This record gives sequence, structure tokens and C-alpha cells, in this order.
Amino acid sequence: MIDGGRRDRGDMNPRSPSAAHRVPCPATSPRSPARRLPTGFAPLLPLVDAPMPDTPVVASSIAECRRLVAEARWKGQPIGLVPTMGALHDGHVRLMEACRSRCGFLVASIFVNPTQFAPGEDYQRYPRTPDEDHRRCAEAGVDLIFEPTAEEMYPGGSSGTFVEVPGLSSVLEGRSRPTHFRGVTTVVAKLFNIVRPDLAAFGLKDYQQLAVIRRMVLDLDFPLELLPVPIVREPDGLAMSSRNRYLSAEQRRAALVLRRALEEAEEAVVGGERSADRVRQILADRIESEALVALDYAEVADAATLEPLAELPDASGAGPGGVALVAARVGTTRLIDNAPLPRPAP
Ligand SMILES: Nc1ncnc2c1ncn2[C@@H]1O[C@H](COP(=O)(O)OP(=O)(O)OP(=O)(O)O)[C@@H](O)[C@H]1O
Ligand SMILES: CC(C)(CO)[C@@H](O)C(=O)[O-]
Ligand code: BAL
Repeated sequence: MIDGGRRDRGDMNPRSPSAAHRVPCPATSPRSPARRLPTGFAPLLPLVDAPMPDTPVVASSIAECRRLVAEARWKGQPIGLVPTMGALHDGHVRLMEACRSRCGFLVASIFVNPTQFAPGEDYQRYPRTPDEDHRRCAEAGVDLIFEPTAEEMYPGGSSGTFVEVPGLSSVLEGRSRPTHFRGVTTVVAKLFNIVRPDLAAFGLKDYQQLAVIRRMVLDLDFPLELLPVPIVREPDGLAMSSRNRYLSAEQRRAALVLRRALEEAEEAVVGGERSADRVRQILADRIESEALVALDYAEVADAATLEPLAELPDASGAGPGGVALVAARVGTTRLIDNAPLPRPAP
């Protein structure tokens, strides 16, 4: 059972500074007024072995991560986990804040997972911003950053075992990225086994990813609660994404068409449209009207099973109803977005 908010981190100092170290907390952080030390001391902070309650510890080994989480669990603190691939933005911070408010000890993992990238995808050039990531984690109240190397997670370079959720993994994103979700579920299963969280937060921006992970948790009896977090958008509506930084100013403007298409689909359904095909057409027409954007898919699916709908379920029924999901390329950058569709009046 998750309860919490209580933060007792006084014993969190790692005994082995070589295996885990503390993130120097920014002097401006509201969380750590006691840590405003003279500048000259800053480089020594990771080596100091005295309690420093408001800064995350960074563990790069599985053993160290397990040891630190075990200490917190032993103290009765509910454990929260936010898995990320780094290049953190406000969407990630929202996940951390949502999880923070429900747990006593918050772990954020930062790992660009090679097994979810196909050859030719952007694994090598995926943005890596460790210093800024650590600063954001500190501000968001993360207690432990788990930041392993690829060799630590996949000794020898690959995994001998994969976790797969067939069906759900092969539609939509899975059609364009056939090995993607197998890599996601494998690494998330590993993270769940390493951290053994009570609560794990995932963003609704990656709607299908959450559906796949939910199914894995159910089928493999992971003893944890999933916390879905709504999409965080830029003020102009673009869904925040680490990959947005690949976009030129012109592409950034063009990418707004994804959100506009979703808004038009919602408006059509509010106006009484029941045909999923017509809503798909609205999505596709809007996205294809933007010359810099190449549509990958525009789907209207059941919000729980992700099966394509023929008709949008009306307000006489119960349950989640429909969801519109879109993916497109803007130059070489692949972006996704989605929106729940309201239930039209019967
Ligand atoms: N705008 C957002 N709103 C809510 N959650 C988000 C948002 N962006 C990412 N997340 C969530 O953060 C977690 C980590 O995602 P990830 O590190 O891949 O970031 P990302 O911005 O989605 O990157 P990418 O550009 O590679 O898709 C996932 O659960 C993801 O759904
Ligand atoms: C869940 C995840 C961290 C697994 O690598 C990744 O797919 C992501 O960042 O959404
Ligand atoms: N957020 C999804 C990670 C990926 O595209 O690989």
C-alpha cells in the first residue's frame, strides 16, 4: 500500500563513494538551503561522507541501486520509480512530482536503452544531458538516480532473454518499430526487478507504451501500481518530448499540426461525429496539409485494447471510450501524440 510523503533520508549517505555519489545540488534549489556552501567546496561534495539530506545519490551499478533502495524499504518507505531515457524536460518532472507525492523514496532511472532502438534509429545521437538531468532530478525531489551503463544492464552487449507482450506491441508504433516494445518491456521488467517499486509513473504521451506495460504488469504479476500521468505540453500545444530538440524552428512550427489535428478530431466528436473512419480522415487530412510533415499513422482506437474502432462509443456506455493516436515524421524526427475522444451523445 502506498502512503506517504514522509521523507526521512538522513541515512542515505552511500558508504562507497566510488559506486554511488551525490549530485551537487544547485545553490538556487529551494530544497537545499543548508547546502549553500562556499564555492570552493563544491568539487568536494560527492566525496563528503556526512548526511546531505536534499540531494539525490547517483548509482551506476545494479548492486548499489539495490542496496540503497533496500535501506529505504527497510525503513518502511514506499518506493516510487520514474523510468526515463534522460534529456529531461517538464514532462519528466511532472512524472517525478506525481510519484514523489505518493511515495517516501523516489528513484529516477536515466538509461538510453539500446534494445528499444532498431538499427538506423537515433540511439547514437539521442540527446544526453547528464548535468542538467541531475539538476532537474534534485529539484523534483528524486532521492536516487539510477544511471547504469549499457554494459551494466546488458553484459556482453545484448540480452539473452526478452520480455514480449504480443498483439499490443505489434500495432501502431509496433508496425513502424517492430522490435521497439520488446526492448521497452525487457528493460522495464529489469528496472522493476532491480528497484522493486511500489509505484511506477509513466506518461500518457507514450499511450501505447503504457498499455503494453500495464499488460506486462498484469500478466507477470509485478506487485506494483502504475501511475499514468497526463501529457505535458508546450504553451502552444506541442507535446513535450526529448526529440523536439532535433527540430529546426520551421519544423517546430510545422509539428504543431499534430496537436491541431487532434483538436479537430475532438471537436468533430463533440459535434456528434460517430464514424471512426471519418475521424481518421479528419486527422490524416490535417496532418497531410502540412508540407514539412509526413504522416505515419492516424488511428482511432479503443482506449483500453487499442483495437481500431468502427464507431465511437456513445455516452450511454461506461469505460474509457476511444482515443485518437497520431505519429508523423518531421524531417528525420519521428513524433507521436494522442488525445482521448469524448463520448458523443447517443
Ligand atoms: N510531454 C510529456 N508528458 C507526459 N509524460 C511524458 C512526456 N514526455 C515524456 N513523458 C514520459 O516520460 C517517460 C520517459 O520518456 P522518455 O525519456 O522517452 O521521454 P520522451 O520525451 O518521451 O522522449 P522521446 O522524445 O524519446 O519520446 C515516459 O513515461 C514518457 O511517457
Ligand atoms: C520507459 C522507457 C524509459 C524504457 O526505456 C522509455 O521507453 C521511455 O523513456 O519512455
Ligand atoms: N518515449 C519512447 C522512447 C522511444 O521512442 O524509444
